[in-house]
Amino acid sequence: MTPRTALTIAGSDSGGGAGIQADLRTFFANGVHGLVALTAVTVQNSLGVQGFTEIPADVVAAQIKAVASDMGVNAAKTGMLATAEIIRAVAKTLDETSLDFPLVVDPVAASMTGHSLLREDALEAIRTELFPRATLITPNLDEVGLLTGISVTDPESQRSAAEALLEFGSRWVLVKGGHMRDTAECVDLLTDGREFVSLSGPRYETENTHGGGDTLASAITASLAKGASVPEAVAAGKKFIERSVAEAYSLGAGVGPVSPFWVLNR
Ligand SMILES: Nc1ncnc2c1ncn2[C@@H]1O[C@H](COP(=O)(O)OP(=O)(O)O)[C@@H](O)[C@H]1O
Ligand SMILES: Cc1ncc(COP(=O)(O)OP(=O)(O)O)c(N)n1
Repeated sequence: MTPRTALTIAGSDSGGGAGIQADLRTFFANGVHGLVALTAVTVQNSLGVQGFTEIPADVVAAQIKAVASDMGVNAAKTGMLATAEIIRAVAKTLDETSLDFPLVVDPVAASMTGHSLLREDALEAIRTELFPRATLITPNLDEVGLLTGISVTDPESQRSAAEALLEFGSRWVLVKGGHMRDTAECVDLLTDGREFVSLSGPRYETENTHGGGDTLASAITASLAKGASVPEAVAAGKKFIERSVAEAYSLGAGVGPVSPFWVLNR
């Protein structure tokens, strides 16, 4: 049987923990066929990002058109988009394909080691060009701060931030709580402005969370590709990332990746 398809528009991580590498293995683990529009090649390992080169915007657009016109896209996600020019090209191409698929926008601004993954002005372009086209956006707390100026420290400020982010035009917002490190639970807040869903799970004692945001957004995208509603897809994504953090492993001298390998034994 032909599986459903999910498209990732994102950068490559030479260390294999985040970016398209995380997206493709998560799509595979969730039973969907992964399609790729590569935006940048990063040079990175467990210690951080040493640099990146972006792919020309017209080549990013051509990759999207090639797969959308021939194979069809059931859902898509964006990760590292590198430049405002690429972001504008992605937005224009998504409009031109006129396919009605759910779009998850993970507004990746920097690696967890603090290295910027966006050129100047690109985060603003994500906000204006992609958020209004997004079914769901999935910022972490650093990205929430950059986008809204709100410092999330508790459930009240998490809710205020989610409401502020909705003003940027996406249908749903998921404010991830992984960075609220002094809480015993990891609580992500999902809302469309009417419904507020707190997704809570254990906080595992590990430094190895590289690729966590990509893995969560990809698992959600895979479920959307299979026809789940946004609340169903986010609940399934949260279960997937929880297990992947629980089984994260050390690799290299720095931060290791979350692990999707548990799916092989389920
Ligand atoms: N130590 C942890 N234990 C369990 N879940 C975690 C842990 N750290 C992060 N998560 C979960 O992983 C996902 C990504 O979280 P977060 O760290 O907030 O984003 P990002 O990886 O984009 O910086 C969220 O669902 C969050 O709740
Ligand atoms: C190529 C590439 N894309 C994205 C990231 C960031 O990964 P993410 O899962 O958001 O978060 P961290 O693992 O950096 O917390 C990356 N490093 N490289």
